[in-house]
Amino acid sequence: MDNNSTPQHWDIFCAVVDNYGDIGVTWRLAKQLAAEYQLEINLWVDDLHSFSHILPSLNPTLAIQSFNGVTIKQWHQPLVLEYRCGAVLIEAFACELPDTVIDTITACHRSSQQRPPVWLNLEYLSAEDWVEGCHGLPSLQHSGLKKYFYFPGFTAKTGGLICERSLFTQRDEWQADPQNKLDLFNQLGLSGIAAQDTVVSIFSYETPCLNALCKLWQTSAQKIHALIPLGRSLNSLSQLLPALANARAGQQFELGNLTLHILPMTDQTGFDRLLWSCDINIVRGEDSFLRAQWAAKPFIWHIYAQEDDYHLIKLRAFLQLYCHNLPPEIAKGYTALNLAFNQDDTTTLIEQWQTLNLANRPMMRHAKQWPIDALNDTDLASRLVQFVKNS
Ligand SMILES: Cc1cn([C@H]2C[C@H](O)[C@@H](COP(=O)(O)OP(=O)(O)O[C@H]3O[C@@H](C)[C@H](O)[C@@H](O)[C@H]3O)O2)c(=O)[nH]c1=O
Repeated sequence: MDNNSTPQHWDIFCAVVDNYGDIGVTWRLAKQLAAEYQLEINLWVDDLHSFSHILPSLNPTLAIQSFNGVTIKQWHQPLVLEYRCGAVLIEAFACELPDTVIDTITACHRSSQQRPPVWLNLEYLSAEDWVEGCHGLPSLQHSGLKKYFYFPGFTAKTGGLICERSLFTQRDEWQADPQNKLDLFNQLGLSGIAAQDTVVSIFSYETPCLNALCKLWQTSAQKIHALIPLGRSLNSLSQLLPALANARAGQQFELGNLTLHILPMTDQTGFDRLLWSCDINIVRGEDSFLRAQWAAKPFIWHIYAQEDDYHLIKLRAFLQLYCHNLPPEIAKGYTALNLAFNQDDTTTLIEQWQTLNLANRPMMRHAKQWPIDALNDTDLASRLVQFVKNS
């Protein structure tokens, strides 16, 4: 085989199931692989409209366009644009690849002219123990091709966590100067936030817990600002304030000592900065959950609900890992708080919120150390590049 003619590009296929998590994760990975490994990346996405919420400069009517060194291509079943075998084919979250893609890689496999791509299924992140045993396993297809299961994870034996090389340096520089957060709040059009006020970001699914927390914050001794990007969290707050049902970005509402600020959605860099700038973050899903950890601030995780409450098993597995180095009383309270939030248990949630004070010193210290421990020296992209080399 002539190595010079071996295609070097990587293809990542993403199907947007609902929400922004699938595209959020694949977009981060694509950007990082292009920027840090100079790889030629095609990110194939079926729903450009959803994608444009987290990449506002994307044009949802264009089938091919380029941002951050990544070529974004729209795909449908059947595939309209041409697919050529590259060095790697990533099927994100078991999305069903177009038949043409399977036919093309099968033809590569059968020909002596070209090597088929290393074919991987990028799985969802979980802190459960079994992940170590399944990461990297091949599955033999009818065609004779192998598809590998690539599992992100929190331990050295998993596929790692998405984290850009200079992210922690950028975050530390940002957080070292309190003026950065005030400037960001100004840019977002948020008024009335003083340096000493408590600021909480809320990016969750629907839950009565938001209502309960906002009621509590209304009567808090100090000023609290809740920053809420347009989206599902607002559905849960219209009971507290009916005007929120039709809220627009830029509006703000005063309720006692609580101010609710409605934000536009921004790109991922803007979202990261928002998390770095708040005292506490309420996040959800898979990607914002990880970014809240990288923000080195206390957070509540509203996990994506799964059938038979399987998500609670995933939540407990993470909490066990996250709380391992926390003082036992704080670990107990933090676990109870997160479980209560995810089970709509408003009474326990409020009790734990009041007892724990999420911004306590050990919790803050832990939030700062955790990202370093969780990464286990290497991030997902570097482990992935190595995995491909070894395959
Ligand atoms: C609020 C906001 C979010 N974002 C990004 C951050 C993330 O990349 C993305 C949100 O993704 P997540 O936090 O993962 O939550 P999500 O609920 O949107 O996505 C979910 O989709 C399901 C199908 C998955 O199974 C879940 O695990 C989860 O990933 O949106 C912005 O870029 N700008 C914004 O202003």
